[in-house]
Amino acid sequence: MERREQAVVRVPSLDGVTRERFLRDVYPRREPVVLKGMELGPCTTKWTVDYLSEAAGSKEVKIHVSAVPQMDFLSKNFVYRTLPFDVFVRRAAEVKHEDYFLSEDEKYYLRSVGEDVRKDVADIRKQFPGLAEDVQIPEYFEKEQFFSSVFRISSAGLQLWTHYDVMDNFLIQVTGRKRVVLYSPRDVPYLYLSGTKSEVLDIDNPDFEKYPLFVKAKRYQCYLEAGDVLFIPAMWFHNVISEEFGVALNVFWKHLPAECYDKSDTYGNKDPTAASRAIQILDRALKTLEELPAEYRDFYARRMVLRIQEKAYTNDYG
Ligand SMILES: O=C(O)CCC(=O)C(=O)O
Ligand SMILES: [Fe+2]
Repeated sequence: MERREQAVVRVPSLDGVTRERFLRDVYPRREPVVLKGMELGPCTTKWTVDYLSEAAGSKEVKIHVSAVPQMDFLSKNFVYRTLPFDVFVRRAAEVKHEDYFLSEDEKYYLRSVGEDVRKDVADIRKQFPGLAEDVQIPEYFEKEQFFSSVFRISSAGLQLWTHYDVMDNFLIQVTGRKRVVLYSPRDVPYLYLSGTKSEVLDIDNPDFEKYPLFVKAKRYQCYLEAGDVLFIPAMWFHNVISEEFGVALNVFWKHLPAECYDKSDTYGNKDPTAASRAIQILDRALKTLEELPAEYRDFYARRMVLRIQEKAYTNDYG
């Protein structure tokens, strides 16, 4: 398969950005930025494997376990298992395991959740109070905007599929290095979505026969080092490879007024309620078009697309 060139854009890095500067110059642009030199508290030096195991103890956590580095939500090549936190951290930090579920070099991924997954959002202050004390979350948004704080702990090599979340996000890389590739919400026509996830799993060597439009997606890329914070605006797609065992913490906050979001969303990935309602109405419209023969359905469908483009597309999000 011939390799086609894809545009790569480096995500800009800014050093020592204050709250004022972030809110004035970065936040309104709605583009990803790596924030360096942020004050994150003692976590960046304290969070060794031994310390984490000791501090969080044997609290049970539900994890993804994958025999291969690239997790695939389509073929479901990973399983969910439960382990005590300290055992999980030790396993995630080692390459070969004596005890394992699938294979001796299986990979692990933790995305922490609330006490009751269906009702509570993840909040490390509640689930990991001992560790939460070590982190100073950059408070670059109002307290009322806070949605959740989520632990992301990953084995070396593990790749998380491309997806979007509906909240604004600070991905705080506490330890370990990772590569993050991002795509703009505007490139959604080229990403072959299934829900909030892209079906193009192998973004470095994509199957262009199957996904011909993927070549048009503009690839934004950065490497996060320990201590870096990546601002991921709502709806920006991201794909993450942990190059080393690493501990990250991400903070989701509401960009829109609170009433715009789905109250039952605990993961930060349910579309705003107005968007879900609009999609439902569109599905009804499509059902209605089925009353017409193909030639007519095609004509009116094209007119509807034009109308959507004319009425709802924006040239500038400003
Ligand atoms: O860094 C990771 O493990 C994934 C980050 C992510 O998906 C997020 O912060 O929303
Ligand atoms: Fe995410």
